[in-house]
Amino acid sequence: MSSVTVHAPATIANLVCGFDVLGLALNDPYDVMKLSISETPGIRIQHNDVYNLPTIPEQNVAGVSLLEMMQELDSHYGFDLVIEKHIKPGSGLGSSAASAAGVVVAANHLLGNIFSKEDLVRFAMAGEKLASGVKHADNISPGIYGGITLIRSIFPLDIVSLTAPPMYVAVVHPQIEVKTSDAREILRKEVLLKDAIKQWGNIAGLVAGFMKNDYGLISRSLEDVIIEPVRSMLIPGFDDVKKKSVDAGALGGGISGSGPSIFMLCEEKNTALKVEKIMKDIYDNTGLKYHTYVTTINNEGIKVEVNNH
Ligand SMILES: Nc1ncnc2c1ncn2[C@@H]1O[C@H](COP(=O)(O)OP(=O)(O)OP(=O)(O)O)[C@@H](O)[C@H]1O
Ligand SMILES: N[C@@H](CCO)C(=O)O
Repeated sequence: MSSVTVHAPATIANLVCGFDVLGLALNDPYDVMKLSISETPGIRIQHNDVYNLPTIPEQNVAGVSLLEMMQELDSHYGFDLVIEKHIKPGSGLGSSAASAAGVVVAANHLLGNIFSKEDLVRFAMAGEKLASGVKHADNISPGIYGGITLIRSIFPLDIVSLTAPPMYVAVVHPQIEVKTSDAREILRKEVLLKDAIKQWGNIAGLVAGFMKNDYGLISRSLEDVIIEPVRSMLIPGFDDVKKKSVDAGALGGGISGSGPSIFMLCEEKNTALKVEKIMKDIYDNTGLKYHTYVTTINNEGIKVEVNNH
């Protein structure tokens, strides 16, 4: 039986102004998944973690993504999957996307890389639909392509890999659960033209800032006038973290995905460490449990290791 082990990274969707269209992959944390291919048909899932997630394939985002891929295979293979989750579900750090993207990358490897990266995103979006009610690719794509990606369109898929200057990312994950489906439900369905103009100026500015290695432009563009004012109300300490981090020299930041995690981009490691301290001080005062990370952008994406038996 052949098997591979993948490291599926956490991802930050939206990158403040780019709701559903921008995302980046992180070096830490990541899930570890072992996938084996066998001649016994069906998908068998085991979770070696504390999150009590469903193991029935149709109820697990990894199972659903793999089933989507299997519909396009002629042969009737079976798969055994063991998931060791380190990215807490409902964290805003792309926990569901790590499972959805990780499993299709692993399966593709075992099948001889017959599918393109774009195909893999298409399969993994079925997992995101299960988790959040809609197909979105802003967490999945950076996992599969690595680095920072722009989803110009979902139907049809048009994914653009962006380059960016080196940056450090400070993240705080307050231990409250915000389900993506709930965080989408509370959003207004219509946008004022004046807000839309500000928002698309910022998205264009952020993409240009990444591509031109222009930290000043990145910093000025990290502003969200549409989603953040609504969702930030679900996150205790949000305004304080953001203001004090920017005062300490962070380029800017905001809600990671649909929250509750908050991230800050920094040019220097020292600044990211200062921001982490600010995050800790603020959450120590709230009495909430939390976890922090200081990490960098993962340009490689999901890492595949072949297991030798
Ligand atoms: N393998 C899996 N990994 C993670 N979540 C799963 C998995 N299978 C099913 N789920 C369900 O998906 C939901 C978690 O997805 P959700 O999108 O809310 O969180 P997230 O991925 O951490 O957040 P975000 O997408 O904002 O970064 C939970 O309801 C969880 O039970
Ligand atoms: N773009 C999605 C990401 C969720 O992980 C949202 O913000 O709802």
